[in-house]
Amino acid sequence: MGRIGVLLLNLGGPDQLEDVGPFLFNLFSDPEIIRLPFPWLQKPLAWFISTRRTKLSQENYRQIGGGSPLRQITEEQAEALEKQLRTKGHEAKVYIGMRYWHPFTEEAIARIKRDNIERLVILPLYPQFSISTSGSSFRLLQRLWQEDPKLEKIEYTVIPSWYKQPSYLQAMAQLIAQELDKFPNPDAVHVFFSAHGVPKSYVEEAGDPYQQEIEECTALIMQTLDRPNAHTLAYQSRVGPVEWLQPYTEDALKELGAQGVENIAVVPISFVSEHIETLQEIDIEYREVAEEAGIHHFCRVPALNTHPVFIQAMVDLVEEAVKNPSLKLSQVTQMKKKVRMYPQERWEWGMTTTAEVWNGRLAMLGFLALVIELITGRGLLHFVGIL
Ligand SMILES: C=CC1=C(C)c2cc3[nH]c(cc4nc(cc5[nH]c(cc1n2)c(C)c5CCC(=O)O)C(CCC(=O)O)=C4C)c(C)c3C=C
Ligand SMILES: [Fe+2]
Repeated sequence: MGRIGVLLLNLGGPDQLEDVGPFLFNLFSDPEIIRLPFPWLQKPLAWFISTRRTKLSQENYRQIGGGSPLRQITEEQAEALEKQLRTKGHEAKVYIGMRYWHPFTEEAIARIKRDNIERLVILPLYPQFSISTSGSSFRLLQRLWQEDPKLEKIEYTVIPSWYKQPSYLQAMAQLIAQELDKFPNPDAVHVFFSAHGVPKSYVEEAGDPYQQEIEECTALIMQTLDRPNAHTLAYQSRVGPVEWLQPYTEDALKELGAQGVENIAVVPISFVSEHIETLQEIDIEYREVAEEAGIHHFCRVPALNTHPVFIQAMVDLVEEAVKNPSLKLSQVTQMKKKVRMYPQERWEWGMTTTAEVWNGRLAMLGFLALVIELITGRGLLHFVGIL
């Protein structure tokens, strides 16, 4: 097959408490995370929100040892994948590109260029696609490709999402079964899938396929598990005042407690590594909520990390992508239904998102001019000195 580069995309997390502020600033500076009508507002708002959130977030990271384990685990996954690909006879090199913290995606691309990689598989470590995760990383890569003609030489292919991959489903089912079997009556345990949420508008207005992929993935895992357990899907980690996908994990736990459920196994479903939302939010916060609601036996299914069947899933994905290298970065978002990424500033003619945004902006300016004229009795041209 020749020499293959594999670029693993991930979100990144602060390595130590001092990193929390700048990490949050990077995250909230991303228009795929906070979608604003005015791009010039992005950085000031990112500064404002990250400054306000830093203390709370630092406290959460303090509870899990003072930093995110994401870098370490992703490095172990990369190492295991590279080793497994080499064992299978591929001359492979695996790179890590984080979106909001070290090692940044830009650093990974610089290393890929330096190593003269000619064939690259881009594999996000998110099984399901969301505008806010894989979509954001693809958007960044697309920009890097546009800015650097040397990257054109790399023959790359993108794996947009892979939640149906059989070895992935198998690995998830194995981990769940292992936890269920620790209970005296495994079939009576409620399997509780907790996915990271996104604002509802992402799905309903921007066409993010995330919710549909999460629902389908949950059904496929239950099918692979092939046990009679009841199950629930809910969404966690809501940030800010807008409505996110429902039901919220906290409410769903309370509801189950009220129904008399006493044993549950919580399955983190939208991410493949332990991180703050498994170690702090589920293991500490939701465990407390569950106990208060009368769910006395609460266990959490571990994240996949370097589970050998999961590493095999990644090997299969890479081999498949190398055999059928067709998907380009620009095709990915269009392929995923009619996903609307955050509008870019490059003008496109026709009934495009860019046109819609500019129509909206001009309409708002027109309306503002009208209000000023109604209040002052003078038009805008007067104020700019033309009349
Ligand atoms: C599939 C996984 C994830 C989705 C979807 C997602 C969307 C999303 N997240 C925020 C806000 C925050 N996310 C934060 C950390 C964080 N998020 C994910 C995964 C998804 N996010 C990961 C893996 C991590 C890093 C965890 C770590 O161990 O460091 C944070 C920072 C932590 C905190 O302060 O709570 C924020 C904030 C939004 C707004 C969003 C969708 C729009
Ligand atoms: Fe997040």
